[in-house]
Amino acid sequence: MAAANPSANPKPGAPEAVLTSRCFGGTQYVFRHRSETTGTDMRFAAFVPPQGETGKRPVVWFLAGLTCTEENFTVKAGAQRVAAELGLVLIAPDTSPRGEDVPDDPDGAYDFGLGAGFYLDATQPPWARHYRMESYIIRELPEVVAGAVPADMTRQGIMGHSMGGHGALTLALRHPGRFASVSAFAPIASPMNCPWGEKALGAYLGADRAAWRAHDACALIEDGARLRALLVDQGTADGFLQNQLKPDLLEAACAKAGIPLTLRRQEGYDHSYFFIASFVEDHLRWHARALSAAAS
Ligand SMILES: N[C@@H](CCC(=O)N[C@@H](CSC=O)C(=O)NCC(=O)O)C(=O)O
Repeated sequence: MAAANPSANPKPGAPEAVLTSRCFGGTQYVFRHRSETTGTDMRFAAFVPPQGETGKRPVVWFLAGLTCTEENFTVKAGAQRVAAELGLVLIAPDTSPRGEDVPDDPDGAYDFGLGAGFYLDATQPPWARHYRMESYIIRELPEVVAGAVPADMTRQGIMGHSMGGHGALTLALRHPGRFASVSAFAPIASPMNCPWGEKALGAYLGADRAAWRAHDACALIEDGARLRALLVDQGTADGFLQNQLKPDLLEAACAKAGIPLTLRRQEGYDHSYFFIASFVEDHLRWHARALSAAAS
């Protein structure tokens, strides 16, 4: 997407629209702002449906996966048509801090560092200074969003893909009452039990695996966190299914805890945004139902 006004270092809290495009009667924006939380410039995408012209609308967050920015979901998922019909604001944040002074994976690997913030606040050097994606998404960004678009922050849902599915699950479990609806596409069900997660949690949080439990959906559920309901889609032809994603672990944790999980194994679908685009309408309707029932 083209940047319309790329001036450097916007002031904290004052988002600047770098993209404004008419879309299904609403508007697709990309904003840039200075984040005090990450100490960097950050970008996020915001779709405002046509109903946003006359009042605040419920919000659905989409957290993207490894290697992504705010752009992947925005240009590949095809979510705007249904969001326009349902009157939902869509917010897609970036997946990590970025900038010259932000450390990255020493080997330049795609699964850690830039594009791989894992939606937590790192505690270990050198990551702890900038990698604070949980605080950014839970505390700072909602205020920025509320100041920029007609978003009803009393009605929020969250969904995500892969690393972002892990983010949607863990943020909802860790912040009860914040999100009235939760769903995920091919989430990393238990980062403590897969190579992507072991690498990231070990570096961001340190070697003590006890500290990892607070950022692992299955461990959070085992330790008493609850969701009212959960929708998960998982492609059966997903190349990451057995080694990284492990939806069976989530299924077992939810069954034991009595969390109503709708886990749909979608025959022949892979891990790509073609899979997400195929089922995003169902997820948006799932969120719209819950958010219309939630108090405004
Ligand atoms: N480049 C890597 C694979 C990276 C990848 O598949 N990223 C997924 C998310 S994976 C989990 O978080 C993604 O969403 N990519 C962006 C996209 O637009 O498809 C490799 O080569 O294996």
